[in-house]
Amino acid sequence: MTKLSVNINKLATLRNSRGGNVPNLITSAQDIESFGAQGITIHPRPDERHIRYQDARDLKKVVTTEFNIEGNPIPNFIDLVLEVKPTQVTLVPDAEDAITSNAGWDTIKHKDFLVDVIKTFKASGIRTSIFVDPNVDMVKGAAETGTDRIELYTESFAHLYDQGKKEESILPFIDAAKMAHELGLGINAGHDLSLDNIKFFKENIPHLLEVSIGHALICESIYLGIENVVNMYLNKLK
Ligand SMILES: CC(=O)[C@@H](O)[C@H](O)COP(=O)(O)O
Ligand SMILES: NCC(=O)COP(=O)(O)O
Repeated sequence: MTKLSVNINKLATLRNSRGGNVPNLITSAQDIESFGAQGITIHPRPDERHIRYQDARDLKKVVTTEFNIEGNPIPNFIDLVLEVKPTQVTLVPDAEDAITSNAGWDTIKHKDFLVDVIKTFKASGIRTSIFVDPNVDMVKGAAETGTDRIELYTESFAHLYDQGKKEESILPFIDAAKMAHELGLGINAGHDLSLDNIKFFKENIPHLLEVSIGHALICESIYLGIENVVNMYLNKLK
């Protein structure tokens, strides 16, 4: 079974747009868990445009499933994660001004840095994951950092799948996933996964432990309702 971790960044975007506390992230996360999601993901960015650092602290008190915090390990982020102690930290090399995550780590170039950061988080009992493109060399580099898992950056898959190029979309991910498994790494995936593409991805990627889905899931929920949508994903991930 592949776990569904719901990324609630977009709920925070909506909340922040009015300055109040609607929707309430705490009750939303609790509801999403009660609908069957097996995890909650947040990605606080340095400008706190959606998730605020305080949200991470508040959510930690109520999330009873797997809590995943994603982000670029700048000093403030490292301190936050060590304080909050989520189940998992996912390291993402995102530039501050990027609209969203737009690349995986170069795990060869940044190996020494990643080794240090991974060691710090693991010493605190936090599971680690490194966001990577579907590239076997980057997967091998990730294994050398000591990380527990990788998260495959699925934007290229989603884009090609959308254009009807199914085989082209999935082949690099199959190779990357096989390599990761051979090297003993757990496999997560995320970015632009949706109700349209998730079943094909899941069926083709062996040993997929977890997907984190936010943007599409919240957009789909506008039409279909979030409880319904969470259950639609769970059915496709069986
Ligand atoms: C790591 C990743 O793939 C992102 O999808 C991310 O967590 C979403 O971030 P935004 O909501 O800021 O686009
Ligand atoms: N790690 C990916 C994530 O949390 C959600 O990405 P998206 O579904 O918002 O593109």
